[in-house]
Amino acid sequence: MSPPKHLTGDKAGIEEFLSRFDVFLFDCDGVLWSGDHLFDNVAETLEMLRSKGKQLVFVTNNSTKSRADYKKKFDKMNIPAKVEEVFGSSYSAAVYIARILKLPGPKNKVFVLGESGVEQELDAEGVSYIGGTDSAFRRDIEPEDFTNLANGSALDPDVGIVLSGLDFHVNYLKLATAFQYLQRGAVFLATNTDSTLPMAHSLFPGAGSTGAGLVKAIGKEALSLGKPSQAMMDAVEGKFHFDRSRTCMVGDRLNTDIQFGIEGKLGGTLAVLTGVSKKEEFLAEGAPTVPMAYVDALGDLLG
Ligand SMILES: O=C(O)[C@H](O)[C@H](O)COP(=O)(O)O
Repeated sequence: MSPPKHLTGDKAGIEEFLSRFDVFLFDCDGVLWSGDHLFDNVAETLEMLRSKGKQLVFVTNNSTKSRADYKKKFDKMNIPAKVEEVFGSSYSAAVYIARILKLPGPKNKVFVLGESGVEQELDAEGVSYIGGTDSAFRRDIEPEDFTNLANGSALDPDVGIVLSGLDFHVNYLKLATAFQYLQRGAVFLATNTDSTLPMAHSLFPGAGSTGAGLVKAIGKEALSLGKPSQAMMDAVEGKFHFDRSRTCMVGDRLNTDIQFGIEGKLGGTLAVLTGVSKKEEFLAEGAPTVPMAYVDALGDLLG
């Protein structure tokens, strides 16, 4: 395998690289921004790509926001983007539940570990749910909770799915409730399983970490509907109908974004060094996941 091409400062190399693709799938956290801090020249770079006739799709594993929430964030960041260009893991999970899994009612309700983004996308797909941001779960577990969870009286008999996403309010009561549903045979899904969340130019526990206690307790992994899952790639392709050989995945995390593009047999992958992964990880001898090319920051594509 040829070593990844370092495109920063290589104007001719950038032009040649961009000419290979008609569609760019963009990761968000760690590539466009860190939290509310927009990286340099991101808006100008996206505008340059649009001016070259490239189609942009924003493929994010951050399930705390819905597509509509992301559109508001793009607007706040003065980044021209349409809500139709956003494809998040909360939307991916909701589409999977509603259109692929399609459990027969009424046992197709979802118990959510996650934030508003998941709830909004489940609502949009007409999927009923409990848990999530419901403040009734934001309390300590009490002795009677153990009794009522164990005998099932505190459980909703229509719950057939547990969906685990990045949850900023995870607690023992929510974990115990989700665990009891799983013990009773609920399907175990995750919006994504990222170990860390890039924020404020640092790292914090990600969706995979806030859901790790449940995985440990139940003794099995959830089916993830976020990157690098190819269920997500198939759903994205199904919506945007692109030619995979003329499509490039741009991301900051090797084991989600770049792996997503490679396993999806896209025409190329571009790593960006402003997020989670470091170049040493993919330049090392025998590195398992190697991008086609990389830049220090997305704005470097302006040449
Ligand atoms: O823990 C998470 O959910 C992820 O770190 C985070 O939200 C990833 O978002 P992305 O980089 O896919 O935009």
